[in-house]
Amino acid sequence: MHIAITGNIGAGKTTLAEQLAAYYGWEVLYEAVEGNPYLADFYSNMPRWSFNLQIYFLNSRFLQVKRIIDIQAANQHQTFQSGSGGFSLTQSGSGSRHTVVQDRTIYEDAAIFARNLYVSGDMSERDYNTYSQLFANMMSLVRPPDLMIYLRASLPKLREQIKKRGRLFEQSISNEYLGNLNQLYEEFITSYKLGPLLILDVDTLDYAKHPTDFEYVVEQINSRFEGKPA
Ligand SMILES: Nc1ncnc2c1ncn2[C@@H]1O[C@H](COP(=O)(O)OP(=O)(O)OP(=O)(O)O)[C@@H](O)[C@H]1O
Repeated sequence: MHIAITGNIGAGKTTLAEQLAAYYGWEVLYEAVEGNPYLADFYSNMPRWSFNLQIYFLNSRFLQVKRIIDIQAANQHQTFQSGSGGFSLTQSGSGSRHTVVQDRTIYEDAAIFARNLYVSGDMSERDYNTYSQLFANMMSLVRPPDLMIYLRASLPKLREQIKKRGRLFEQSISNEYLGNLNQLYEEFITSYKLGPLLILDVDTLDYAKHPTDFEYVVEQINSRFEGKPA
């Protein structure tokens, strides 16, 4: 199974992915931040580094796509062998099939980040076309997640979390950049029809601090899988 978490910079994807992984016993597929050779340069000069960074992220996300394909193939093989089929979402350890939770999806790289850079003039048309063609080729192998979880956050909330996290290179992110991304996220979610979607308002939910908020998230996730063959 493949669960994906989508949302703007600082929305809290990594935290939620880790909490869910600990609760359900899932594997987390992280975004490549540590050791990313372009990210800091990108934030100080977007036109110069936009293409390099997008290719870097696209490639790292494609590695995740391949990992997900391998896991799904292994799960299918197991289903075939056991003859029972299906999967049930239970607490850590009792589900025998492998589930991954992905911290941001390949869709967002193209539909939100690369698109925003092109529209705002920080990526040239020829670079954007090359990027889009590469993305389209990769898409033939991409399967949508079994559940997409969107973390919706207001600009002040995102700013607060970016500040709290304290990554130096992210402190220069402008409100305009964050706001444009938020608008594209809303468009992306409004038109998302590839599978089940769960929207969480992280302005009001604090699953890291309040166990009852985390319980609410778990209930919401479990309810999306009710009726699935066990
Ligand atoms: N395709 C992309 N183009 C530009 N920047 C990207 C892209 N993908 C990720 N990033 C940036 O890389 C960094 C990723 O950091 P991280 O994995 O902590 O995620 P985040 O978006 O801040 O999420 P969260 O706080 O919700 O966990 C952020 O600065 C993020 O915006």
